[in-house]
Amino acid sequence: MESSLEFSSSLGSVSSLLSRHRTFKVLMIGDSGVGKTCLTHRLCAGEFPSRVEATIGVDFRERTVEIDGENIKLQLWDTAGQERFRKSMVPHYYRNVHAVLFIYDVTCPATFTGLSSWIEECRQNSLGQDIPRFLVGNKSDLRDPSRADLQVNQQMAMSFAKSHRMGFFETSAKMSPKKLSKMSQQEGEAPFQRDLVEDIANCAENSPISCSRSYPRIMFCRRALQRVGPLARCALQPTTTTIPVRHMAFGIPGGSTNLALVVLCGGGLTAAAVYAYRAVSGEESPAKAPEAAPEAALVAEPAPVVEAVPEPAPAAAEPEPTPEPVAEPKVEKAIGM
Ligand SMILES: Nc1nc2c(ncn2[C@@H]2O[C@H](COP(=O)(O)OP(=O)(O)OP(=O)(O)O)[C@@H](O)[C@H]2O)c(=O)[nH]1
Repeated sequence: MESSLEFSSSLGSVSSLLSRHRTFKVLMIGDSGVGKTCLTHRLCAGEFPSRVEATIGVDFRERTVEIDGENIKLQLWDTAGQERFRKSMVPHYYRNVHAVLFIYDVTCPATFTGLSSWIEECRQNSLGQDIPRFLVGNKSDLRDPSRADLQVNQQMAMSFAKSHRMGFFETSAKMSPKKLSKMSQQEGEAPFQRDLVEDIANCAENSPISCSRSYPRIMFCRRALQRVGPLARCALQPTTTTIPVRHMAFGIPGGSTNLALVVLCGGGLTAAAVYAYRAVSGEESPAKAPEAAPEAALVAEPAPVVEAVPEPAPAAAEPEPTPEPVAEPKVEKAIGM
């Protein structure tokens, strides 16, 4: 089957041939207000946006990372959390997706309990069990130990992730890597979170989650994470001179402080990207799960890749006029890598 990672540029000059990148689609879903837009902005622009508005339909942002010497384009689909802004777009979200991030707000338990409806939406849209999924708790900068009862418990979130075969990360789109670094020295906050991440790696190493195929090894095992480390580090190169992103988690040499970005793109996106890259490159041949989970039985055969996806357009059969077709997706280009 032809790779679903398509070439992003289409034209025939030598220079355009050289600059072609294969595209990897990462879907971000979660309740309205959990910070999907801010997370994608942090990843692609290297900063917390000064102003955000509710997403209508979908916004696209891109970041290029180098994997095994090849530049891969991560195309982040920042979807609308509000039902009225999603409607007819939903099938386009899930078409040919390579990884899904489920986002919730650690200070808003309702967004955590709401995850079940997002999982159900995935099921209804036949998301294959072999598509990497990650659970991301955002806004960790707002965690207040004195109000733990009003926040999403990390252990609970970790169990949830495990039971749904997801990687789990907690992060903050707002907190700068510099500040996180300071906090880790002063308050021990970041080390706690780092330990948590390592716990996941350890736990998975000792008792591997019985996921299908080999990508869980990439996601969970410490050794594999170390392998992914340099790639993640590459993804974390400062996108502006004011953001010194140089720290890594997961026991990767270099220390750990930048949870804001590391947990998201280092742990999540990059691992998923590596997996997807290898899958379409033939190293990890896409195949159905040998041992399907109970819920997997209800899901249609995973369709790892068919064709790439940069331009969603509502199906002809869908008369619904709003939201407008995203004929020309708004893409915020990543600042150079
Ligand atoms: N303190 C803090 N605030 C955040 C963080 N991430 C997002 N926010 C705030 O949360 C609000 C919602 O953020 P968005 O990124 O628009 O949320 P969204 O999930 O994209 O929302 P929809 O587009 O409606 O689906 C904004 O006021 C952000 O400033 C974070 O990590 N920390």
